Amino acid sequence: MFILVNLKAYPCDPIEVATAARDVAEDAGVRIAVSPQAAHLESVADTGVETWAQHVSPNGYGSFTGSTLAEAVAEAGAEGTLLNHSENRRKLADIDAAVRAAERAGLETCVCANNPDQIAAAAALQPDSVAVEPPALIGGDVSVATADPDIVTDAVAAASGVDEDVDVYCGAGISTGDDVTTAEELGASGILLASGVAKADDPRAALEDLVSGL
Ligand SMILES: O=C[C@H](O)COP(=O)(O)O
Repeated sequence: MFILVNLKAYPCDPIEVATAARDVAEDAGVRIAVSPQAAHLESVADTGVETWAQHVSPNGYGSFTGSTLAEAVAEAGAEGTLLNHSENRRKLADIDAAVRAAERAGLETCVCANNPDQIAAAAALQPDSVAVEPPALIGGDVSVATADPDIVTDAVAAASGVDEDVDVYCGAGISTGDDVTTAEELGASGILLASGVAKADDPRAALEDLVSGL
């Protein structure tokens, strides 16, 4: 299982989370990545943890003020990027172009989607992975794997019906090792989570719990 920790715009210490994630990944032998604010990519990557951007723009080099250039993200040390997160929705054409921009920059891609139908559309763009997240459960206390297990199994089926090479992650409300193993049993190959770590009093302990059943 891949654990991708999105720090969103939470007021946590990105370096504290990054160093904890690096250490827990090494100790447990589990792949863990941290996705900080764009301004923190380089300092997070310098800790040695696998680092992801929260978004990249569809454009390449040029007159695109305010964009988040995939090449710049890669130069800062990111190895992958989220796209179309529920809190940063984009048009299909722009998601497609952003996947291509990320590929050109050598970034791994994960396209987020609300439901299995959108997962199928996202998989058709041939990212490395897709992540299903029901918006109503994001930031809550109940894991998607418990509250809506069918959305995970249906997303796995939808993605494999389009492209078997696209990995399927799930997210929303995941905070414990039990949540992670339940998601794995439902067919997810990764977890996208945020508040369970970014808002935890002890991010290291939260990460240790998340990987405890793997
Ligand atoms: O990117 C992460 C997801 O939106 C899930 O957030 P959450 O773990 O706070 O529910």
